[in-house]
Amino acid sequence: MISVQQALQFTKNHTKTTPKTIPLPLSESLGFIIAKDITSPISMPPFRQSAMDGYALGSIDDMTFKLIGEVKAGDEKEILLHKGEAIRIFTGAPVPKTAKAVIMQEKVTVSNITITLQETARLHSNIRPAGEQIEKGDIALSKGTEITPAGIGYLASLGITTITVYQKPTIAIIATGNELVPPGQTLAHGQIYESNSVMLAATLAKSGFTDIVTHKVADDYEATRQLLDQMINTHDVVLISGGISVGDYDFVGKALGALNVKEVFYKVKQKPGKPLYFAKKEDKTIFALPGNPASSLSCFYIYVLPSLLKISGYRNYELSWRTVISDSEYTKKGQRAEFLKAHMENEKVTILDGQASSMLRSFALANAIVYLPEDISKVHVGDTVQVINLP
Ligand SMILES: Nc1nc2c(c(=O)[nH]1)N[C@H]1C(S)=C(S)[C@@H](COP(=O)(O)OP(=O)(O)OC[C@H]3O[C@@H](n4cnc5c(N)ncnc54)[C@H](O)[C@@H]3O)O[C@H]1N2
Ligand code: MOO
Repeated sequence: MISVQQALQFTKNHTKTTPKTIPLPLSESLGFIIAKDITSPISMPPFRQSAMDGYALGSIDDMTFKLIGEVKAGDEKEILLHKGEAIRIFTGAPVPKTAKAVIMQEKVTVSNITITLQETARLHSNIRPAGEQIEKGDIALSKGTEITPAGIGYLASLGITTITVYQKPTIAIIATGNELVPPGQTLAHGQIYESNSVMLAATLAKSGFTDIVTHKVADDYEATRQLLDQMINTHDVVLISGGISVGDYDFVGKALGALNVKEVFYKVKQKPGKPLYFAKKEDKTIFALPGNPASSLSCFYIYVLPSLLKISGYRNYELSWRTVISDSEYTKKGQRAEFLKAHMENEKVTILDGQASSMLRSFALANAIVYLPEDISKVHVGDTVQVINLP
């Protein structure tokens, strides 16, 4: 059995960023990673622009000016300004080439067609030079940058409509187990509702992975092998829930072995999620997540999500640990490292009741996971602990 640190390292080392890139409409690119430097097709601003509502001045060594016209945002006209002349101008309007400064209207007294400044104007004040933000042909955003809402706004301001991004992986979720029935049906004795697939699909969607199919398979070796074969051939990532432990009806490991996948690791010294299995088949990635619901979700956050982010081109795909103060006591029972459902508030973390790997109630209330390494057996109120925030 390997340690959590080894499992994280193996997962990272065996995950590569996809070579597949696609053009995407800018409006659909939120959360994708830029795969090719984006150069700006224009200078921004494209022209000398007024930053204030006020007056553009033909000189800066005068205090009184004659008003000779007006330019508002969107106007194309170019007015020639001489010494002692000014025009009315508005925020965003093109500043005449001959203007030396713009003064805001609050600093001016107006009388008919004459304005008097209350203070002297500084050269080029309140004028945004053309290309102040970016020059035409310069790199607007470079390869590896995540597209944020601000990024979409910025690229749209440059007139860009399509960008090249890394393709997000296609993902198959497979829930295994004879006992599982879809919510909505009546349970017979011995049956439970299948909840892992909708849970995994929801957390995937929340992190921007939407190209997902979901299948269910009974505890049957041949059916499991066939479905896994088909899903590995048709998807970039396969997430299996359940059937990976040592029971007589746990067929996932055996089926994957028969499909010649390359096992990277099986079993991690952690709770929950001990029987986690990670494998590769060429460029395909396979995680078999332990079926206990909290084990599946915990392994998803700790191992699967960073791997999916790395595949998708994210630079900062690794877990971001923080050290915070615990306001709970907790005693670890075994030797394994533990991931505990927790709630962070005001920079303090509460370890929630109900940590069993079969329970989701605490997870449903959690916004963080506390990590207790193998060598820590007790947490006291006021101790510092390592935490990740849930996405
Ligand atoms: N003899 C041993 N038994 C077990 C060991 C062990 O080391 N030796 N490990 C235990 C641990 S730890 C875990 S975790 C589980 C993992 O088992 P599997 O991955 O094979 O999962 P299943 O047996 O299929 O299911 C476990 C549990 O979770 C429920 N389940 C499964 N799938 C779903 C689903 N899609 N939705 C809701 N609930 C699901 C299932 O009914 C079981 O109750 O093995 C221990 N056993
Ligand atoms: O690894 Mo299991 O999740 O302890 O129940």
